[in-house]
Amino acid sequence: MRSRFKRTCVFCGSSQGNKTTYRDAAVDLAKELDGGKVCTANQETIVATCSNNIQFGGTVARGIDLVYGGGSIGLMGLVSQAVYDGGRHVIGVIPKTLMTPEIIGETVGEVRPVSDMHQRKAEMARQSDAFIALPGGYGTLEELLEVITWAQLGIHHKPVGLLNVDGYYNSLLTFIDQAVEEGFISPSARRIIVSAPTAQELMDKLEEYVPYHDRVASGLNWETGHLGF
Ligand SMILES: C/C(=C\CNc1ncnc2c1ncn2[C@@H]1O[C@H](COP(=O)(O)O)[C@@H](O)[C@H]1O)CO
Repeated sequence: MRSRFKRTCVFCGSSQGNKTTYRDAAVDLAKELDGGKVCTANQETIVATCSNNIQFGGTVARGIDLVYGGGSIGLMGLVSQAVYDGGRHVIGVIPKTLMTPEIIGETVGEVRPVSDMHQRKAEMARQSDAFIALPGGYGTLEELLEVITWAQLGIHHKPVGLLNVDGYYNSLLTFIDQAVEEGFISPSARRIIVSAPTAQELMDKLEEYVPYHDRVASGLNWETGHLGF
């Protein structure tokens, strides 16, 4: 199976959270992106295998590269290191102000410096074919809600996934369902968020996602040339 995504953007905590399940989920997601196997040796062989999208070890090589917020702190560091170790390309998009090892640690792969947090989100969105949020805090929520809002407005048509590790996002999903019941989110826009408890289920759902199209939003003409959508 060839993935329809070349690159996926992962939003996640700059902290690791208090449970090992969050750390495990970050590594599982990385394995799912790079091909189900994190390689520690004989990297050239495995990279070649991943690039050709050949099945090995009973898993499917999706061969998806990573875009993320850069650095090695928290879940961001775990997911980026594991994707990098799996032989996939990693792009870290970092505001110049945060680009010191004292703040974000070391970054694996390619670093794309940007001038501010707004440019960072635009660049992460431009470079990616899909978005996934792992558990995280304010930063993760802000990034997640922005790409959902952009999908609702027809600015992009890329899938947005929520990796609901150990029910971490249950209360957010309940709140969103309440917003639907109260008439603030339309039932069709509710479908923009694709959620699943495991990386494999989430990736399978994202591969099948049919883009949301709102009648009003479809007629809007966004000047998104700078976003490359
Ligand atoms: C300056 C401080 C910490 C540095 N923190 C960050 N480094 C890199 N990227 C960050 C940082 N904080 C937020 N981000 C972006 O938001 C997401 C993580 O935020 P969260 O609040 O931890 O969920 C992540 O996807 C990044 O793109 C001082 O504390």
